[in-house]
Amino acid sequence: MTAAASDNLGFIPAFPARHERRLPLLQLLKTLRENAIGTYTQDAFERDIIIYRLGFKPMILANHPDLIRHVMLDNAANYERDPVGKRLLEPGLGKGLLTSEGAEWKRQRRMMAPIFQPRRLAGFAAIMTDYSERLARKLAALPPTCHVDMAEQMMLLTLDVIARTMFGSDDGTDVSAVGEAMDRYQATVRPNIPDLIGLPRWVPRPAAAEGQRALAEMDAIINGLIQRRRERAELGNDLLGLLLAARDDETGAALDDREVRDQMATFFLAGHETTATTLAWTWYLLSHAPQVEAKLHAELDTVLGGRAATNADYDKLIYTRMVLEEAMRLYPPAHTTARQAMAEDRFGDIAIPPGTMVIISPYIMHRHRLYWQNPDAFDPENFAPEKAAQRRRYTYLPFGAGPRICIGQGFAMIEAVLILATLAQKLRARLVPGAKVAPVAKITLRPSPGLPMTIQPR
Ligand code: HEM
Repeated sequence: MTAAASDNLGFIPAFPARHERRLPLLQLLKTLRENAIGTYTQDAFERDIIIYRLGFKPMILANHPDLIRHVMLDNAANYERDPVGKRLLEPGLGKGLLTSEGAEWKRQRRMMAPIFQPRRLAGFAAIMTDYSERLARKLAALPPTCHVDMAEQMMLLTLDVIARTMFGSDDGTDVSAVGEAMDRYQATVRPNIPDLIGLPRWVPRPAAAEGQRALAEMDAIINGLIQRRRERAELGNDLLGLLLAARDDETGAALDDREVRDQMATFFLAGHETTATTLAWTWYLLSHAPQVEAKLHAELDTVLGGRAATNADYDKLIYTRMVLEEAMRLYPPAHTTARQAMAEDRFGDIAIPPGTMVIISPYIMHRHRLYWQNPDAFDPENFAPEKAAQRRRYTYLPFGAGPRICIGQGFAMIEAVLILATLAQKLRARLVPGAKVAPVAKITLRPSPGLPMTIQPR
């Protein structure tokens, strides 16, 4: 479906066609690898629980808030992160926070939590605005006819931010090379058909040679950074320093080099593309909704009045946040997550045998007919404080839920608000007329083939 405007519903941004019937297996597998959200049937957006099989795997599509709560919170101990996702990510992330389970995950989460406290995040805000100001100046100086890919710009910006927050205390090393290598590795990560249909582990899975090369490059730089930092008297206040200083409060143990490396790779992968796509979709949506944009500008003019945004402005930039939250509703960067039942379980009348995959799709939940009015329309008022307070829990899940909720949520929201505020204060971005943009679900939900825009200074 293409983007269209309607006076009654507001702007209806692009989304892939929904099928009447389930796709035949081969087409389903092909589409799953190319664009997971292009596989959905219309009834997935209308029914609350759908039970089916994919190859050898029993599956449940959980669109019921109580089932989501059951799997992600109340009985979370019985549900591990899905093995397809873990097998995809493990070659790059090792046993970091995203890919570990059980007691090992608990220990890591305990050690990481203090690093993401608001007090720490405040220290990173200056880096976020500093890089945004530089980009705003660069973009505002472009000739009005110049086409710029705002999706790529957002990716480069959040890459700079994560690199500086991670290794800011290191001068000299080209830390952006870590991000570039991670991006090249990520581009090779796609679900394997044997994994998708649940074939046993001894069935060979092809590994992308380019992905292996990119990983080796990334590891060489990260390991060098860790070694040099350990030799310094001061560990530093960036994420690397905080990771090296982290201690398990139960045992007093620190992370070893391999663990530090795995967490760094995890933060890179989990922490920049997600925020970048949130911002990219926001520019796309604003480009089609001048009234929303005018309201955003009014807030920025009142709160900031032309000065640079700081961490202290975050709580006052309420509409800025509403716009971003609505962008993540329509285009949740982490579009799908899944859990596998370890032991037999039940939800009401439904038996959940061990090995069942429970699919939880923020993309579907955020556009579900049972929980949203005009679900496909762009309307930041969905997140007006009084409306948000009435919303049923577990229907809006851009950061997940339960004990494995995104640890970087606070970081991401501060970053997205400060970047949007800084850039929107200085410029408008308009989609190039005739450009066709569609959401494509890879690791994150990206605008494809990119976001060609022109820039107007304001
Ligand atoms: C808009 C930006 C972001 C979005 C939408 C997002 C979304 C998510 C979601 C949905 C999960 C849970 C996945 C699941 O339950 O299977 C998650 C987990 C995680 N995220 Fe984020 N994330 C964002 C930014 C970040 C940032 C900035 C960082 C770090 C700097 C980060 C680090 C992580 C980590 C380490 C986990 C695993 C947590 C655990 O399993 O304990 N994320 N994220």
